[in-house]
Amino acid sequence: MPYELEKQVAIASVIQAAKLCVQIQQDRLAAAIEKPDFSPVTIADLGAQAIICQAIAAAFPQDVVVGEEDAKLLRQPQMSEQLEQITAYVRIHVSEASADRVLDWIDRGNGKVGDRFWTLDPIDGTKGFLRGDRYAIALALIENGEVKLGVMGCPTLPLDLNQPQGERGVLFVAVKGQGATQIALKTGATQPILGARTANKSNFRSTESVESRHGNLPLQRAIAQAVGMTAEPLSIDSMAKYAVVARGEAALYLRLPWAEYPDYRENIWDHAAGAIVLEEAGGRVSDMYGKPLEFATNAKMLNNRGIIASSSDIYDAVLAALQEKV
Ligand SMILES: Nc1ncnc2c1ncn2[C@@H]1O[C@H](COP(=O)(O)O)[C@@H](O)[C@H]1OP(=O)(O)O
Ligand SMILES: [Mg+2]
Ligand SMILES: [Mg+2]
Ligand SMILES: [Mg+2]
Repeated sequence: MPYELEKQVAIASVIQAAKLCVQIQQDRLAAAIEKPDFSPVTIADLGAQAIICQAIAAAFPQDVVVGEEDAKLLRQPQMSEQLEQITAYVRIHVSEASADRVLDWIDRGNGKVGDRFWTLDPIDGTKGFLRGDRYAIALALIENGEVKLGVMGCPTLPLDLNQPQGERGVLFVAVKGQGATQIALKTGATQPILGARTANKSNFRSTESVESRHGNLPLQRAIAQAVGMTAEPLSIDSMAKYAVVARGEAALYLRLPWAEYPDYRENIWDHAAGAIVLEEAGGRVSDMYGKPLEFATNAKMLNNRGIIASSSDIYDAVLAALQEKV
């Protein structure tokens, strides 16, 4: 099967990164470090990026990674304690880890988009991670402008949202043309997911960010209502929203920009893995004007605004409702 080795490397490294995040959370070391743009990062984000970049470098030495994080902050002397902590957690999974190597692995994620590259969000939804809620470790392979493989680890997401107290910890895997699957992190139990072809009565609701600054919630809700959704939206952090639509637990994920931030552009690592999981599960993804998402032009999706991700059967109605309001 095409992309088999890439898939195995991606799955193995995302599982290791997920374990690192869970461990850091259990050890109560998940604390926010402020980045220059005032957004939070933690030792888990940095450790997860180190593990995944190391695995890609070992298996595919030529491959470029376009990742969210870099090691600039961590190279400063006042961060030596955090660097030591990260190195110790990474060493649990990669025996040859040292502080210098960890810094270099993290900085392997500073590549530029090209004909073939990976894009990585080591923790998508860092604010959710800090709250003890949902987050995702998201890795995708892009070739010739197309997402070929997406792996998304969601350590705190229930296997089934209808059983919120049930087993948690899921990995979503999709390969172009080969479908999407869900793997239970605890047992390895695997099942195909195809829940995004048609909406139904029980999932006729939208899913949205917990953080109200991350999307124009009033406009998103107005569109959901315009297509007939009356149920309360499901609030979930991170790209897990794509997975929830893919599983058929919600039918719509809108991410619409605030008019106050006309220059805001989405990052490719926040969408590539989620988009292929949803499409391979039968769903549709585009920007708010119906344009395909551009993953290979730049790390920021300069030519796209907003996101529509939905079950296939309601996509046209959502797009039409949006064009009426914007
Ligand atoms: N001001 C912002 N507007 C939109 N998205 C943001 C903003 N700040 C951070 N994000 C990113 O939004 C995503 C989380 O969105 P949500 O709230 O829907 O879970 C993350 O990718 C987060 O980055 P990060 O990867 O650093 O967590
Ligand atoms: Mg971030
Ligand atoms: Mg993100
Ligand atoms: Mg992130």
